[in-house]
Amino acid sequence: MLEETIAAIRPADARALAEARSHQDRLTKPPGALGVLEEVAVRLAGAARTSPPPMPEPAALAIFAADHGVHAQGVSPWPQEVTQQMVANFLAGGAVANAFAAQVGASVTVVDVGVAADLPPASGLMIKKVGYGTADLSLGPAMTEAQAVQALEAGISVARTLIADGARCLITGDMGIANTTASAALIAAFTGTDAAAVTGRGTGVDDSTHTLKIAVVRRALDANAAASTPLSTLAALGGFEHAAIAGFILGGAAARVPVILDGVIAGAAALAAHALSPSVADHCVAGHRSAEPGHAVALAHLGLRPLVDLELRLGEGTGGLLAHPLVCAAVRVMHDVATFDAAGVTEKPS
Ligand SMILES: Cc1cc2ncn([C@H]3O[C@H](COP(=O)(O)O)[C@@H](O)[C@H]3O)c2cc1C
Ligand SMILES: O=C(O)c1cccnc1
Repeated sequence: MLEETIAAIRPADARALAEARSHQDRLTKPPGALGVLEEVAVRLAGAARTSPPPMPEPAALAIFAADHGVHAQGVSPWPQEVTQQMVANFLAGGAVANAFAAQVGASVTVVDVGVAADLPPASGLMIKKVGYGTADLSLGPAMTEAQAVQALEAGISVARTLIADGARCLITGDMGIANTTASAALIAAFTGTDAAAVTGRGTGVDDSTHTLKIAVVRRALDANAAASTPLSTLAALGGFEHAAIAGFILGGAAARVPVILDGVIAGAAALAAHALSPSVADHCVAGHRSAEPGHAVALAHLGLRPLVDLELRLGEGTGGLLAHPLVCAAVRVMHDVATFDAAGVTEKPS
């Protein structure tokens, strides 16, 4: 399934990009007046291979949940059980992601790819467990390559299911206590950046824990220095949710359904997806830039410009959800706004 998905991903279509750019310039506004929104609409046209691109709605958020062996190193102030407790909260509709999803009209699906407990079946929960938490990445590989493939394929199958159910925009979400440590390790490895520059405070660690966290990321990079392929790097340093989110992004791109990326966890996962299939970036929109320092590094490597910066540092898909109305507005311009010709508005003399 992974190989077939990667084979189906195509880079942006040059003709659709050119058509979308010239359409933007014929609309009743000064050329470029919609700034970054024009780039978003053009980008989605290239990815969809048609201009104007289809409206990116309805949107579906998938929150991939998993636990992390590296939690044992003391990198997060929160107990590991918070992962499963937050899954219950998502399913009950009580998290910030639920409030934002309701605000923008997105569906919410929670996917257990590796929570360290057996979760009771519930509506809105998909169980695609690869393990009960990863191994400690500061001591060796977090998972085997076979587990990484299983998690990637779990993400692909969630993308396929949501698209088959009608989603025309996918939004990434995550839940996993200690996953900002794995994110920092992935970003350092995939971008060749020093651990100190990409390791942040996650849920809000103090100075001494932040220093420890940087040392743990360094140890993880040393312990896994043998990982040299995209898959082995993802397996060595990632969490099950990172691998599943990477698969979810690949699955959206293969189906030409745009993917709005959330924060630093999504950014780290997107680096893995991009290493497996570089064209995948043409299908992604960076919803926001989070306060985690590694996020900007990941987005720069992917060539993606974040739509908003609200200093969010939550995850769950919250930043991706908030960007969805902006992406819809950008595309709606292409569908609804009159051209100079059609509206009888005089163009600027050239
Ligand atoms: C109550 C609560 C709700 C959350 N929702 C998302 N996260 C976020 O924080 C975690 C990563 O931060 P760290 O690496 O510092 O543990 C992830 O689970 C992420 O989704 C939460 C964290 C907590 C505590
Ligand atoms: O920026 C993020 O995406 C983030 C920050 C802290 C915890 N979880 C996610």
